[in-house]
Amino acid sequence: MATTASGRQAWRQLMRNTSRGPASSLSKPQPQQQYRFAFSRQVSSKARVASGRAASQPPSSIFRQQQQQQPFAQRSYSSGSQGGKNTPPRNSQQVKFWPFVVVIALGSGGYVLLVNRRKEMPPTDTASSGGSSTPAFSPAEVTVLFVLGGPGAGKGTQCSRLVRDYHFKHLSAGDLLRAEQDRPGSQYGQLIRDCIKNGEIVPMEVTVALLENAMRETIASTGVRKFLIDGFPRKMDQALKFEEIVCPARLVLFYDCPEAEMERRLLERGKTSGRADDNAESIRKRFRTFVETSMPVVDAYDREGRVVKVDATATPDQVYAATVDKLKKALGDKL
Ligand SMILES: Nc1ncnc2c1ncn2[C@@H]1O[C@H](COP(=O)(O)OP(=O)(O)OP(=O)(O)O)[C@@H](O)[C@H]1O
Ligand SMILES: O=c1ccn([C@@H]2O[C@H](COP(=O)(O)O)[C@@H](O)[C@H]2O)c(=O)[nH]1
Repeated sequence: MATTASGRQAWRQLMRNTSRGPASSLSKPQPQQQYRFAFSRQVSSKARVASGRAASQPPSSIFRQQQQQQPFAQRSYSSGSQGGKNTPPRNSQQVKFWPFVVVIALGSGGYVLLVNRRKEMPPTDTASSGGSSTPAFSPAEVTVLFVLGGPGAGKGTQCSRLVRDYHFKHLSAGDLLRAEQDRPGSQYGQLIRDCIKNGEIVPMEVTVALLENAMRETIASTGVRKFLIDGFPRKMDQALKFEEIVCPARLVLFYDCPEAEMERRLLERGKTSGRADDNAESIRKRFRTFVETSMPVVDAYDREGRVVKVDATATPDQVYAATVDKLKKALGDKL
């Protein structure tokens, strides 16, 4: 994976801050630099999904241009010092050496500092919790079901019932993001607000950290180790990162519903939900993101035989009966 050292450092810093903070929230405000990092990591993860293209690519054309331009710059720079006819001849005794000594001393000092800082860093390519890239939770001890489906397919409705009957912990990625958005002092508040309104996906670092924190908090406070992760992963990079550093998912519970029905449900819900994205314009954008970005995630899991698909068009009771029936077959006593 094409990951820069500063990128890894920023990821670790984010995780350190989040795991120190209150449960299910990203704790103290971060410097602006890390805000930018969220995006650069996203790009590098995309690059990984595209078979690590970035690592093998030559420098960008802009970089090459800079390299080519250097000799010209040097020539025009030196042309002035070669002197016109009015330039007095250079006296070698006027050449001062102390600036060179200062530059060399500063350079060496900087290098030593850099080397020492590098030694203090934990090993590279670790993400969460400062360990290796081994997931934080083993699938033998923790059961994770991803719950996916289009906006308004009924994921939350079905999760509530599974919690009631089968003692899962329901973690809605959307709810965690909305809580983080409203948390005073969150540096991600505005970013999350904009993404939600436009139906876009919040950079994965934020969402994965919120979910991991919420899982840790749940296990510590209740001992529950069965999780329904609702509305996540919505993008391939989220799926890869979560399974790499948090926990491999047992399966994806996918609620299949036509857009017209989902739109009807969301517009109805919008009359009372108070959600900034339950309006016609945001719904349209959410549908587009779902088709273009989230369905490929479902398809990828499907190719691995990890999807349990349920028709979500019937009444909530009927959908629930189908859900339980299929989950029993897939999970046995893990349900
Ligand atoms: N099977 C169903 N038939 C009719 N209405 C339903 C059904 N399931 C859920 N609803 C209603 O549709 C709306 C959306 O349901 P829900 O909030 O569960 O969907 P969701 O998939 O979690 O949505 P989102 O992705 O936006 O969070 C709610 O008002 C809910 O009461
Ligand atoms: O992993 C996620 C999950 C959600 N979002 C953003 O939140 C909204 C609302 O999600 P719901 O599941 O409908 O509550 C979604 O449209 C995204 O903007 C996200 O970015 N990443």
